[in-house]
Amino acid sequence: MSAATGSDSGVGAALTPPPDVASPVRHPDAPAPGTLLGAHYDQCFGCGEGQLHGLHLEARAGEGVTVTAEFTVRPAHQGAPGLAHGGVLALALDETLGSLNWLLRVIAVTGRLETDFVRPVPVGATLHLEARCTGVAGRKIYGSAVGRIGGSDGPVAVRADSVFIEVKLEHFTKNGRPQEIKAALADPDQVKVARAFEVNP
Ligand SMILES: CCCCCCCCCC(=O)SCCNC(=O)CCNC(=O)[C@H](O)C(C)(C)COP(=O)(O)OP(=O)(O)OC[C@H]1O[C@@H](n2cnc3c(N)ncnc32)[C@H](O)[C@@H]1OP(=O)(O)O
Repeated sequence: MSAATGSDSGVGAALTPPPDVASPVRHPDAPAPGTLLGAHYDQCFGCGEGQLHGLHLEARAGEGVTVTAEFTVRPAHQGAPGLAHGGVLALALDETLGSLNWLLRVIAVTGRLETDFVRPVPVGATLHLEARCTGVAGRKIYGSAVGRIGGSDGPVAVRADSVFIEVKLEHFTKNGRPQEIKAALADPDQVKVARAFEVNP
């Protein structure tokens, strides 16, 4: 059987929310619309300030369960000469979609991310991203995101649909390296610690 149709081809779960999906509920303690969310972990390649060549993506809470984010493509992010690598663009979408979970106050990891690359994104361009949670079904959190060049009304360059799966703290303590877990838990920024590890407060 080919890899495309065999059991190793992924879980095959649809990105379309099931009919019994619930509307996402913004947590009462979610940051107010317009609030800069900051990094959830300083070594995160998507948002961490400690990653020299990371994206340093900055996400802001929006209305409801939505976020906006910006990321400027730097020379370290190239694939083709002068253009952003597709994997880096997928990362920007993943990170923005992942930020939605803080508005739900749920800890979740990406299960599936399907990306459309609509137009090339040059080095120096700023990608303006918007993500919204489209529904929650049990542990599955559905979302969609779009990235535009040059402004929030600029042409669409990338878009994605995702399913994040809610996890418990053990997902990180069992699977992650102890030294990073310990360091992250010891971060004096309690909001950051809560965001990385808090489970269903
Ligand atoms: C912490 C703060 C983060 C802030 C932002 C971060 C942004 C970046 C986010 C990431 O990039 S996270 C890193 C990339 N992702 C991973 O490393 C996840 C690796 N995969 C896993 O650890 C497990 O496969 C996973 C936890 C996702 C699921 O394993 P489980 O054993 O817990 O799931 P289970 O099999 O019990 O399935 C639970 C439900 O999820 C569904 N599901 C599981 N995997 C899925 C998948 N891959 N796609 C779609 N649906 C999936 C599954 O069908 C089922 O649906 P139902 O409840 O309806 O039966």
